[in-house]
Amino acid sequence: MPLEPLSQKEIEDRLAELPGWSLQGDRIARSYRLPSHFAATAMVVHIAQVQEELDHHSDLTLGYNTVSLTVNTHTVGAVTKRDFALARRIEDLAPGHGAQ
Ligand SMILES: C[C@H](O)[C@H](O)[C@H]1CNC2=NC(N)=NC(=O)C2=N1
Repeated sequence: MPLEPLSQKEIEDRLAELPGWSLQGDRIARSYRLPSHFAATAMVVHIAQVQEELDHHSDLTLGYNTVSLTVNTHTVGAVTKRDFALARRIEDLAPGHGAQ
């Protein structure tokens, strides 16, 4: 079954279940604040593991104590269910890193 872009409503409905995530152009986005630079870096490594597992990758910026990321589906050039699957997994791992 081909991967289809999600509609505006489908995106909004899914964002409502992911507090902190937002739509930025044709990507979904989230920024996290971490207790330290090391904690932020460790979270990046954990996210990378999940992205390799899902074969779905965000564009990610590591700051002093922040991790900011955006994601969409390259092959479609839009937001799809795979982006939300990744977002969900990142939301699930974030609290363990002290991310807010
Ligand atoms: C060959 C590899 O499976 C593809 O390029 C994967 C890699 N990671 C990806 N990540 C994202 N965000 N979108 C994709 O379409 C995508 N495709």
